[in-house]
Amino acid sequence: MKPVPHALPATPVASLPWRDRLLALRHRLIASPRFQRFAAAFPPTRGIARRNARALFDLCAGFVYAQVLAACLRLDLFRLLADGPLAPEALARRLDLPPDRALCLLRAAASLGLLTALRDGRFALGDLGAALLGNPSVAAMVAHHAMLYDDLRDPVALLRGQAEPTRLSGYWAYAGTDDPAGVGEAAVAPYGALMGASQALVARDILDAYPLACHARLLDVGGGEGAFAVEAARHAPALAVTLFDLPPVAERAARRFAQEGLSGRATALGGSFHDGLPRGADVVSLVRVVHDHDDGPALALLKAVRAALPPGGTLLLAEPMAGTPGAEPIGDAYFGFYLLAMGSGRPRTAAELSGLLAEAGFARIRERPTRRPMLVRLLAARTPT
Ligand SMILES: CC(C)=CCC/C(C)=C/CC/C(C)=C/C=C/C(C)=C/C=C/C=C(C)/C=C/C=C(C)/C=C/C=C(C)/C=C/CC(C)(C)O
Ligand SMILES: C[S@@+](CC[C@H](N)C(=O)[O-])C[C@H]1O[C@@H](n2cnc3c(N)ncnc32)[C@H](O)[C@@H]1O
Repeated sequence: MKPVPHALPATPVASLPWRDRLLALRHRLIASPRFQRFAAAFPPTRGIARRNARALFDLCAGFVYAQVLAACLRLDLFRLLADGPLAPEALARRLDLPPDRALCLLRAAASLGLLTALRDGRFALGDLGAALLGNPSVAAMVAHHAMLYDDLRDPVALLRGQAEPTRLSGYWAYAGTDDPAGVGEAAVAPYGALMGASQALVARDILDAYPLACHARLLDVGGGEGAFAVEAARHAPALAVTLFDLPPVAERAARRFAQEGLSGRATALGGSFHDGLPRGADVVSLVRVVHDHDDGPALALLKAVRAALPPGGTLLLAEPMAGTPGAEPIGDAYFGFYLLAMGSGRPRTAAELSGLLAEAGFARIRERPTRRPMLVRLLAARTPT
């Protein structure tokens, strides 16, 4: 491994524009070990210095925290504690771990807010562990991160495009092929189940932000196994729903519609949106679809949606976005690197997506605020009348 350079940059500050000069001076000060020691002891700066040191440590250790969570979920620890606190010895037996190792996990989980260490030595759920009990799809997400860990082992190789083929490009079969329409049943089953489970996290938030009752027919493009379509049909009892996805995914959605007793109102069509989209809907949804695609195919998809809609028709574009205030690392770091590992697409800001929508011929592009913008944001746009 190459040694990490630690000398400060030698560019003379005086040669920089004044804003850059101020920034350079600030950064030289912060980078100085003498200043760091001083700031950590000086009462007015001590708090900032400690917060920065902690933030930096958390960045170094984030992968360990994530693995503590992965271990808790794999061992089903939160469900074990759902009925009340337990002593570490009892937990060690139920987790099938040596007592000292169990205690290591319990203390780690408590330090992260997943559990609470009680004064009498027992452990209870923490607020974060309790919240996870109500979001079982997060466990599936964390489990599938094993692939992302492998793909991120050498992040620079990934950035340089030297790490292919990645595990995620194999997992998301449509991302790793030039012929998505030819993707088979076995290839779509794993991601279909994962998306189906996690769609519950976002479907209600989208429908609360944009109730569909004023529309007659929804076309959910790239709708997966139909979780959003089912929720939309329940939400708006007069709405007819068509789901469009790759043929084996659409077959799985059709089975889901039948199970839900929706076969009369919801249909699933198989095909690739690169070959055009069915007409007849007055509203089209793209839920967690556009960010999967590079700019060229994403623009082509939006143009295909525009062509499929009548004048005055509505497009709903819903996905996590880059630059979301308060959730910047989720869009820019997590989804940025996730999609890099997947080998296709990128997270876009609301402004970038609005630009693509305008280029595809949409008008009246507006954001509809959602309840949890870190998970999904929503842009609504209209075809010109
Ligand atoms: C009760 C008293 C007295 C006080 C309570 C105090 C209080 C208000 C506490 C709050 C409790 C509460 C309501 C908590 C709620 C927590 C929630 C809703 C947490 C939700 C967490 C969601 C998570 C962690 C979601 C993770 C999602 C992930 C990792 C998604 C990954 C998505 C991927 C990989 C998508 C891939 C698709 C592709 C390929 C990019 O297209
Ligand atoms: C990330 S998933 C999102 C699924 C669902 N909308 C959700 O939010 O859970 C992307 C979906 O787009 C579908 N898809 C990808 N390429 C496609 C194509 N060329 N034609 C039709 N569907 C496609 C995938 O099969 C998958 O179901």
